[in-house]
Amino acid sequence: MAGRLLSIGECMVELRQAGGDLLRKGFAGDTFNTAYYARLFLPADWSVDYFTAVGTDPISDELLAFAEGHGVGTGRIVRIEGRSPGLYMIHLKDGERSFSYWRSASAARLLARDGDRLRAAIEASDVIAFSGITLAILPAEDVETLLSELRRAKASGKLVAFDPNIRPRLWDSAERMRATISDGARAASLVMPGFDDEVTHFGDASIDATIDRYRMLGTANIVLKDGGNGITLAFGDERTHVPSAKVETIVDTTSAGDSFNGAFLARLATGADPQPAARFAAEVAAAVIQHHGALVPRHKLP
Ligand SMILES: O=C(O)C(=O)C[C@H](O)[C@H](O)CO
Repeated sequence: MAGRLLSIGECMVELRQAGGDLLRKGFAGDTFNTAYYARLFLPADWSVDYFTAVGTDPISDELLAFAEGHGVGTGRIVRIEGRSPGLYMIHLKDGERSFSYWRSASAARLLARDGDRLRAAIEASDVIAFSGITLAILPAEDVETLLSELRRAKASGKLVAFDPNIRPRLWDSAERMRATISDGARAASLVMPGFDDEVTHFGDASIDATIDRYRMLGTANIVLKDGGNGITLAFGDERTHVPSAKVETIVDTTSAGDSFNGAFLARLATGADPQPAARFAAEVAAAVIQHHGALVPRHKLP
């Protein structure tokens, strides 16, 4: 059955090392990466749209062309005169990535300013994805605009998927970060956290503790990603474990969680059970981390 997926957040210009002093330019951002991978694995009768704000400058034009070139719709994207996309650089150390950001005045920070536009995009969609980064970049009043629309979507039975994707540097206080991430989970019907982050920032003592905490917030379904240790699925009353897929050499972990999310949502939205969907998504994520950058071409994936 045909459907529409909407992913909401920030896509940035991505810079990564290309040998010597050279940097290679790309475009990426957690929710954009999720849209990219969802598009790769959804059937053609599904549409995938990205919701963000960009500027009216040439790099914003390039960003839109890049998204369209990968089948990600840009018709809902807001354009804001005088702003530009944010920028980030990937640093690699033994395959593990860290990021530098130049994004504090990015256009995407204004993505939820126009509540009517946001509502129209959400109402037109069946599956909506957002993340803790989406929430982190918004002014407080716009967080509420976004979350109230997502709560409406959840109440109407849509699949609202939230990856907490915790980035402490994007928040001015740890307390506000935890409170807003929890509000994000309340607005979602599916939460897809990374266990490491949850231990570090919420102090969870075990997988069960993380699942119980999100359950208490009213999230029916949880997909807890724990890197090489696999995935725990909590759907309804059932908790099951799916092993991670085999990886020869980790090259760059950027987008491991995002690619998992995109592939998982693509399968779940088209009727797969959570277990096979997670098994497939784990294979995709395993392939992604054996290549550089956030967006790995289709022919290098399962
Ligand atoms: O930090 C962000 O906002 C990013 O989205 C950067 C990366 O693309 C993303 O986090 C990879 O998971």
